[in-house]
Amino acid sequence: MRSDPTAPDLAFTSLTKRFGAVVALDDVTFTAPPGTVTALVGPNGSGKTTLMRVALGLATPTSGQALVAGRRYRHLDEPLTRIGALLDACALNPGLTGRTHLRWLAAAGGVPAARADALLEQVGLGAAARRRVGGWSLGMKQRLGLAVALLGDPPVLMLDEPMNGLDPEGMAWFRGLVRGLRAEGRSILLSSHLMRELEGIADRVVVLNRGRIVADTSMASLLADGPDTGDRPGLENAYLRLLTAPAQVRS
Ligand SMILES: Nc1ncnc2c1ncn2[C@@H]1O[C@H](COP(=O)(O)OP(=O)(O)OP(=O)(O)O)[C@@H](O)[C@H]1O
Repeated sequence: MRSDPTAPDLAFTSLTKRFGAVVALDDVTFTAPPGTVTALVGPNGSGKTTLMRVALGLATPTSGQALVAGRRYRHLDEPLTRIGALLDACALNPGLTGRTHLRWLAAAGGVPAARADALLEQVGLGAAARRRVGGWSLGMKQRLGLAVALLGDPPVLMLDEPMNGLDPEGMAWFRGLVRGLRAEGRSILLSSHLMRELEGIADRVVVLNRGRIVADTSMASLLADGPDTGDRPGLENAYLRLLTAPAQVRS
């Protein structure tokens, strides 16, 4: 089935997901615009990973929908070329080398092995690529996960806590990578608890609390409302206030 070229790249509409009595997502509606880094933030258990899993067809919505280029994930033709995701960098076979892992996924998705090799260089794993991933650090696994997400050169990227485990140099590298991907017009949805880092790379912020959206607004407006207090980043101040705010913030 062909995708709808006029549809938003990534859109969530009235999305609700229950696990028994637990309401993981409650009537969530927002889009991740192109050429924009959208930060997805919220307390532990607020539904961020569940939202991404639904978008990838790994969890079925109770009601509402998550659409990629106007289609449910499982109805996409060539999904690797539509959306790339990093959900759990440690979900790897420890006995495989990074190169074998990435080449295998490339072959499965019809992507040339040469692209997999080029991506390993791009994410800084050229020297480690022939070593087994079982011995890799978390930061190295995150870099491999980013290479996987980029395999199909997709216009949408969904990254769940991609900065965990990156060293300061890795963090600076990641910022540059994300800015480059944004400049290419991609829609990037990125979850993290690292407020200071998000301030430096995100344009928009979606805040989830107990599965509900409490804010979907620009980083600039949040920072204008919650200035840096020295001990705490402005985004963290604004975020903490939003968790107890009486009304949803949308702009
Ligand atoms: N497969 C599942 N079965 C039952 N409950 C689940 C399942 N997956 C998620 N949940 C529940 O859904 C809620 C949202 O979890 P989710 O992992 O999406 O939160 P999160 O915002 O990603 O949290 P964190 O910041 O800790 O990663 C939690 O209450 C969680 O326990």
